[in-house]
Amino acid sequence: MAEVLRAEQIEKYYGTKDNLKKALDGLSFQVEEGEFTSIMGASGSGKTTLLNCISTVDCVSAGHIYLNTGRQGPSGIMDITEVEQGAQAKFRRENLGFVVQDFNLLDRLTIEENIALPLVLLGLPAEKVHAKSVEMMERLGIGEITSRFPYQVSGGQKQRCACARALIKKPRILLADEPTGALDSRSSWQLMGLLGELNRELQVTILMVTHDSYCASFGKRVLFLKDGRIFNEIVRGKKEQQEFYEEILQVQSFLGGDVSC
Ligand SMILES: Nc1ncnc2c1ncn2[C@@H]1O[C@H](COP(=O)(O)OP(=O)(O)OP(=O)(O)O)[C@@H](O)[C@H]1O
Repeated sequence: MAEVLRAEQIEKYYGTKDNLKKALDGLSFQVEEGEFTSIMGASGSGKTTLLNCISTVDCVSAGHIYLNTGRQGPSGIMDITEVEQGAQAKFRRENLGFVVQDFNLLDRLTIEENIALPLVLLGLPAEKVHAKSVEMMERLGIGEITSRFPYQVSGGQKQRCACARALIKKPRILLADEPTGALDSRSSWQLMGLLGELNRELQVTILMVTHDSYCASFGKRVLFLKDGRIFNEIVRGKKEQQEFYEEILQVQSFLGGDVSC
């Protein structure tokens, strides 16, 4: 398997000299193509900071994060920490997909228009945009609600729309930050089932921050953060989901903090 993402000794400090907070403390890990990795840890352990550094929303204080863009030539492996400020939006558009807790859909656009937006921004012709959007909406089970507006659909459908929008341009990695945070339990399990399916069937590489152990058990690996470091890492391997879930709970009991079950 090819490596998609590699973080090497990343550090992140906030604040000033007299009041310095180390949010990431020499963190290193890699994500292989087709992996579904969850990041867990108590509040303040550095999960959001890590995702922000990967997505160029924030910058590291030290260390490097490499992304294998899948392209040939000099832009094949990019050091995310060195993408110039003016080039960050383009970098994100071309390489990353995002799913966040509050969906981030545009209220004035229909479900189909929201999903099509990344392709429109990439300048694809209208017929191609439509065909790809329809295919993606069918795949994600929202083919019936294409012409509705976000306020006319359920939370679960909104999050499916956000997933479709994130995946339509085939990002190298899907970054999900608490994707089930605003959903009820049933919609959460449905969304996680969908992400698991997309990972298995379309080999979508997923890096997801979650507080929820059961959500994490849908993935293949969990990294546990504590005080900005990797405290533990467990892999599902051939285990049943229930067994993996119990293993996650067990690690959490060592971690303490406010990680929910
Ligand atoms: N902009 C900032 N300025 C100062 N300190 C910050 C800033 N952002 C985060 N921190 C601190 O860095 C540490 C890591 O925060 P981070 O938000 O990454 O944790 P988290 O694991 O995502 O927490 P949560 O689960 O509550 O979202 C915390 O101690 C936090 O207070």
